[in-house]
Amino acid sequence: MTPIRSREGVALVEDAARDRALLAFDFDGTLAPHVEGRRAATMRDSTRALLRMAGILYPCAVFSGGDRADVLPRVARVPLVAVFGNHGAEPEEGAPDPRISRQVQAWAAALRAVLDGAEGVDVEQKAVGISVHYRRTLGRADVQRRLLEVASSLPGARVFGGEAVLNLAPCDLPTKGNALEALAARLGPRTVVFVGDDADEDAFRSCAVTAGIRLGPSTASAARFYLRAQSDVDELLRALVAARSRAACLGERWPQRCGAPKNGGDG
Ligand SMILES: O=P(O)(O)OC[C@H]1O[C@H](O[C@H]2O[C@H](CO)[C@@H](O)[C@H](O)[C@H]2O)[C@H](O)[C@@H](O)[C@@H]1O
Repeated sequence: MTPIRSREGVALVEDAARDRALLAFDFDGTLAPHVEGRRAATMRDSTRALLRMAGILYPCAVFSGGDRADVLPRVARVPLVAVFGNHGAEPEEGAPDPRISRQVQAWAAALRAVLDGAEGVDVEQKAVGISVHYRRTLGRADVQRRLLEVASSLPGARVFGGEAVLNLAPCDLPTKGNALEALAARLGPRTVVFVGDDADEDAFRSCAVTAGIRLGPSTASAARFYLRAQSDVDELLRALVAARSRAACLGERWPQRCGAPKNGGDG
């Protein structure tokens, strides 16, 4: 994996700025720093301002693991071409299939039963999936083992982890990678940049993605680049915005507005 602050990383940003590029972002842990109480997750003001500028200059989309209804107010007033919830599994419009809702209900009951009141564990039941957060529990390893054992036996569940979280999604519904492919097929970008974290390998592996940028390096990741820390997402956004502004200046759309006029005229 290559740091985004490298010659190749700079070249990726410059290429994306000159191309028909789609920028796609994971939300929790990527655009917004992780916080203990999941309801408090929010972007820094600087990230929001930069994402707004990026959304004006490029088609941008957000792929959240949470409910779409939960993430929408968190990205309010950011011009986005699409917002996906539940790791790509939630439909962009309309209510989820009631059979899925019943299945999720049954999974939640099975998981709560095995947890048996374990302190600090939060079972987040979502529109089309579940996230069990165990960041605040003392016996993390034991909770993780018990959860994984039950979750893997649940019918129809795709089980995947993140940092101190176990996620369940219906296995026949789209993943972030599938949702990204469908969006790319709709918009026809030539370059797709996906910025995500350790729970986003299916998106990094997607055939739609030209370059994945992961939060933190990992030898097991399909992402080509990495950011050192969540706070570096601002620097990446700033570079994308600056490169696009330069590319627009140098291109055909606004040539007369760029730089000092060579002949001393008023351009
Ligand atoms: O795909 P993402 O947008 O990264 O969503 C992954 C999960 O994010 C949320 O949980 C995580 O973020 C919380 C806020 O920082 C944090 O408290 C929790 O420990 C993290 O696991 C969200 O609540 C889940 O529904 C998402 O699946």
